[in-house]
Amino acid sequence: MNKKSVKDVDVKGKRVFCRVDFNVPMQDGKITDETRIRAALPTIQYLMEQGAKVILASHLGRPKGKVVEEMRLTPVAVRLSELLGKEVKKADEGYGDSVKALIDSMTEGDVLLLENVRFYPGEEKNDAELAKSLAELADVYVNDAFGAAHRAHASTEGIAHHLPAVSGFLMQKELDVLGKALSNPERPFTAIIGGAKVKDKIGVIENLLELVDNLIIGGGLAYTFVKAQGHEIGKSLLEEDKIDLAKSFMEKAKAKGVNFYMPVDAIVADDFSANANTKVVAIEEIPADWEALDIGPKTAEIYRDVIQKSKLVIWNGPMGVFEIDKFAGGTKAVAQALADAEGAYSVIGGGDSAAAVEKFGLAEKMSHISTGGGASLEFMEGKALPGVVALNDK
Ligand SMILES: Nc1ncnc2c1ncn2[C@@H]1O[C@H](COP(=O)(O)OP(=O)(O)OP(=O)(O)O)[C@@H](O)[C@H]1O
Ligand SMILES: O=C(O)[C@H](O)COP(=O)(O)O
Repeated sequence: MNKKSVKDVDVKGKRVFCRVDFNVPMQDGKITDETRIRAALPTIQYLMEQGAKVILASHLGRPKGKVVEEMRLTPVAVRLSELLGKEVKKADEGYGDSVKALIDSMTEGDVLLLENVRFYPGEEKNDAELAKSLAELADVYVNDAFGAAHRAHASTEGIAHHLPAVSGFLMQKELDVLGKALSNPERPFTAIIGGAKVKDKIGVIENLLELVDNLIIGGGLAYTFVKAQGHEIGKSLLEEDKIDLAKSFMEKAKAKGVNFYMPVDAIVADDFSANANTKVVAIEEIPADWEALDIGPKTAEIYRDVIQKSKLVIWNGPMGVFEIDKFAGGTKAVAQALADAEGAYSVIGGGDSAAAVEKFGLAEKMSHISTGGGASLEFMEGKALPGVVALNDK
């Protein structure tokens, strides 16, 4: 990477503002997945060891510029203290005099977690005043929030213009893995794209069609492609206005010699629920009153075969409604195929696919699970990430 890292700056005795992505799922005030907290530890521990005063900032959820009590970062500070084996102080605000007073009382190696930065309307607007106020708290800026790097916000972008600005270890690792995969892929290179909507995956399909040998389509978005092939899809998800685009993707794949894999069968249900009646049907036989909620077993077998023969696989988006056990089989089969493909480097593009891999207990078997959902998707679209662009060049 051509951006400076924490190793390129002297942080001893300095106040270091470190933007992390502690946007973790919570239920009833309890953290339900702490992956993102653990992923930030190497940078935090390094800064502590180097004698920095570590000031952590993050968003949590989408409070829309207002204080939302359930979105305070207090539970994160508690868990982080346990993981670091040292008390992490928690500020009740994100900047200002009260925060400055807390920072003044810090000694080398101390860690302070600021309040949810999205409690301030200026954050998402990348307000210049807020960026300046945040910068006033510190001497150095470290961005380790890969998951938020696609957002040009005050704490991810604006602040970087006021301080020496470098990347953290997590940020570096994510960019290195994803960057190498896309710029110099081992072949055969396979991309698996699933999830709910074609609309959300246009950019990534377009970009990957230029790079991959195999493109596998699944999830709700597959049925717009099935419709584009001329089949009826009953009540399955359909984006009418994307049918022509789906056709053009299939034509482009053909022209480029990319193998384009679509479901050949599906699990259909008479209701979108755990109690629905279900059956397996061939893709051209989806009944009018039923909806396809997962890929079928024949499809899973074909996809498994392609995955097994690949050297590099990138996966974004589930193959079906994996949150409901009845429709989780296709996503599980793909996860298992990746886990079993010993010769393949497997990259899971965050978000729901990462959650699925965790749910099936296969996370350890993957080569890299990104901590960024939207960020990894935008990276795979070939877009520049504002939080990275703003950092100092080497
Ligand atoms: N056949 C289907 N019909 C309806 N919904 C589906 C189908 N297959 C998958 N889904 C749903 O799609 C959702 C995931 O798609 P979405 O595009 O939101 O996530 P993603 O691709 O993993 O992106 P992100 O990284 O942002 O989480 C899941 O909630 C899943 O239940
Ligand atoms: O969860 C994520 O993908 C990141 O934390 C970014 O969150 P956002 O989509 O609310 O900006």
